[in-house]
Amino acid sequence: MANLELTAEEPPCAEDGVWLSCIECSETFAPFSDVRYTCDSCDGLLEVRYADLPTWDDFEGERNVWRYEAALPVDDGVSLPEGGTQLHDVPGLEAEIGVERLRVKHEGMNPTGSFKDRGMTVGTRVAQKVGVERLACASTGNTSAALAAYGARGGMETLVLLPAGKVAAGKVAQASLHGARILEVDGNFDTCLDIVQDMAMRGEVYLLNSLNPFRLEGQKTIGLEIMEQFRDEEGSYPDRIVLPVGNAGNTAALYKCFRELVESGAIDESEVPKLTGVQAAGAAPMAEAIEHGWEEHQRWDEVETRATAIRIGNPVNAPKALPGIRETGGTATAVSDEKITEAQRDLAGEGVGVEPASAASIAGLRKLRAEGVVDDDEEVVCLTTGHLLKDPEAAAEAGADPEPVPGTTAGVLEYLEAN
Ligand SMILES: Cc1ncc(COP(=O)(O)O)c(C=O)c1O
Ligand SMILES: N[C@@H](CCOP(=O)(O)O)C(=O)O
Repeated sequence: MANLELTAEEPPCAEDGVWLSCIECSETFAPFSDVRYTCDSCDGLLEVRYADLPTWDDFEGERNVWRYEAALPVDDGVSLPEGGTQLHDVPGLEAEIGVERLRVKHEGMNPTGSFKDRGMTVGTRVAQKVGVERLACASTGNTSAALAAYGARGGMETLVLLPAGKVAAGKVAQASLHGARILEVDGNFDTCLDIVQDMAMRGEVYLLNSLNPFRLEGQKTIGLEIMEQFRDEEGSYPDRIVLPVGNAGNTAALYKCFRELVESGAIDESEVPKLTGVQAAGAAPMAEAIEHGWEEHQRWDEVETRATAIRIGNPVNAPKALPGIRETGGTATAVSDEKITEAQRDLAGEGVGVEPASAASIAGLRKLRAEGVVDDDEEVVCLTTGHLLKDPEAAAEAGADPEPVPGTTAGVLEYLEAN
């Protein structure tokens, strides 16, 4: 089992009170004087650790990622800016699903339309700090769009590896226009990640997938925002956060956020929301591991879902995310593409436009509430991770078809009368 205990003496390798620690063997590393993504000794995942953890009074300024600079490894970022996303009320869904309170944190409102921007603002700054020139990622689309935009903003070269034919049009267009070099790989996302990880280990590129522990620090701010928004508005915290899971970076980042808040005394252990992951049924290794009580997930070589953003069979952050789900008392489940589309329509019906993967959170909550896993007295936040326009084809399929009418007022009125 991974060692996710935060209390440790500051090691001699720390720089400005920041260091990297292996979650498996606890070996520590200097954060910025060398480039590494995993532990030299055991290949375990790395986490950023701090000598001082901030509490609520340490956060200041506008509500965006950099309000939480005291909880981040660098003082500023390559910024567009990002974060400060809306927490929507969705009264129709709240009543229909039957929970005490349901709010939707819409991460699709970030500059490139997904939560990845929160990680990239930190990750690209660290890349500049360690002095690398070429940024790269494997992607189901959103990471590539964010990497391309933040690379462009930071004046850096970007390279993205995409599974050929499996990335939504809006995301490819973003990566292309922001100037990334796009390589379409004959294989799925997991193959792309294997390749780009190998290239990064050879020093060819700087990897900005969520294997990069600095990127996840930026994504931690989703949790900080939710907790602070609830604290300010309600004087309490949500019981549960439901989120779509692909490579499991967000689940890992949220868990780290909560552990740090507990460690700093900002919240009590009993106030940590239950982390609840939702996967598409055709790509559900995390849900499978939780369902069977396995300590580790098993890689799925064949994956398929209309929610292409989460078409992932080997979530690299599972060693961080599975303990997060278990330790917070949460769970994970899988939902069909039909249920995802239904939830996408329902959210759109309340004015919240999301891409298919994002709607998995609502579909998962609906399923877990119907099964009695989620109680009717719970206050729940569903994370919607990407904007509707990311995947215009899926949106058009989920919505109603346009109706051809004659080009006159009389003709339009006549048509409306008859239909
Ligand atoms: C829109 C969207 N939602 C959810 C996810 C899953 O997030 P994670 O990989 O952090 O689990 C991704 C990417 O993986 C995504 O692009
Ligand atoms: N959905 C992701 C998949 C890659 O995840 P990452 O968080 O490891 O970059 C994407 O948008 O590419």
